[in-house]
Amino acid sequence: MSHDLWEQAKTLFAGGVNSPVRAGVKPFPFYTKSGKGPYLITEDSQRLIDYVLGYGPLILGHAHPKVIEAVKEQIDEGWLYGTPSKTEVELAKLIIKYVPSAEKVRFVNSGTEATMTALRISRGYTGRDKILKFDGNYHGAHDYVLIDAGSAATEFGVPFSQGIPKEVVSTVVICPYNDLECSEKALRRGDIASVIVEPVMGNMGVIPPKDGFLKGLRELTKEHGTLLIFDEVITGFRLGLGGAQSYFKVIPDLTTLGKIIGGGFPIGAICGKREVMDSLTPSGRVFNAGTFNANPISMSAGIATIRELESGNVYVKTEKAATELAEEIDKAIRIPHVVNRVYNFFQFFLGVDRVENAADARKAKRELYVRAHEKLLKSGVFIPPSQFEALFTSSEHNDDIVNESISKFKSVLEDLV
Ligand SMILES: Cc1ncc(COP(=O)(O)O)c(C=O)c1O
Ligand SMILES: N[C@H](C=O)CCC(=O)O
Repeated sequence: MSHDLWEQAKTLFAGGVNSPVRAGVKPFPFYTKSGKGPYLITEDSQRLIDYVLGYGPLILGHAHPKVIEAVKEQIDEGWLYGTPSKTEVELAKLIIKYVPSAEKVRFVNSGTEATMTALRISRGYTGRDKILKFDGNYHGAHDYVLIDAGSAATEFGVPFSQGIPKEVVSTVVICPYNDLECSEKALRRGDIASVIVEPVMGNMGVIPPKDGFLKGLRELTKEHGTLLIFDEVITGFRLGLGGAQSYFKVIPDLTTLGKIIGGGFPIGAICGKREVMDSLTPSGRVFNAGTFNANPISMSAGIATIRELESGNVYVKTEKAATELAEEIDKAIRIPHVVNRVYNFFQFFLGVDRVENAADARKAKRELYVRAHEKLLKSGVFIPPSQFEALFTSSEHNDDIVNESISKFKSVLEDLV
């Protein structure tokens, strides 16, 4: 039972968990026994409709047969070679085919490693030390980006983590999201190696870029010899095969990917212009390496996932599900609120009337959100336990699942005061 496991976990792990957001489920986290399609099945035999989907990777839902088949086939052939394998060539070709900025790729094992490496490439390539990031954007859990970070860093009150050397802090410039004026002022100094941005902020809830924000960043970075990095760990292959850069028609110099490209197995990738990517060892002098880089299991799961996405049906289904849910949630809530949706992911904010940046998101009534989360969980729907995460849909969220969810959302949200 979940309660027994939680009692043991508290003695084994800091805060009882291995990634802090998971401790947000109250009074204690449920433990998952299995996942199938749109559902999680808990150790207490509760069946939950899942809108967390592993925090985004599972766009095909849990345990998709095509991914199972690909991974099983690969396991039979061995799973770690310490040499290149054809799976990495195939997945890189798919990424280069669909992601407009991608001419070369380096596979790593998490979004964190991807952004850490992309920032290092930008410093090596430009010979500059500073980077610009945006308040509330979350780029993983390494030193350069745990300053004004969203996601669990904000949820647990440490947007600025302890343990970051002040020398590192002095190289990070922060601007509000959607604020081009601040970015322009910072870039004018001519000492910024790269601007890293979530093209849709998905780690303070969901916050879309304002019209012209991404294009403005593209123009400013070009003008000032700064690289533009799109962190597409969430949006890559979610907003369509070409991710946010195709969706918004703005092409960065470097892109970081993760989540969906590994089909739910650990992965990260940096891709971008040939000349910039060639800064990496062994062709260049910016170091990156990894025992598990391009491991054949993650590669195979990623290939199987992208192959499923190629027909476009998954995008039609996920957008329909997210649109219907977001619209019905919007209608059901009777207090001031905002529902921010971009294509197939969204979040709702209570007690506020606009959310355009992290400061706006922090004003939302989080205690009401948490109450909604708890009541939904009791009724069989799992949404993120934190205001500062996103609800995702998968191809398994069909009309029946969406309609069942809507009636549950309605009965919870209509009563919130
Ligand atoms: C936009 C973004 N970048 C980077 C990361 C870090 O990825 P990972 O958790 O795989 O290290 C995440 C999520 O965690 C993310 O949402
Ligand atoms: N917001 C994070 C990534 O997108 C959630 C994952 C985690 O913190 O465990």
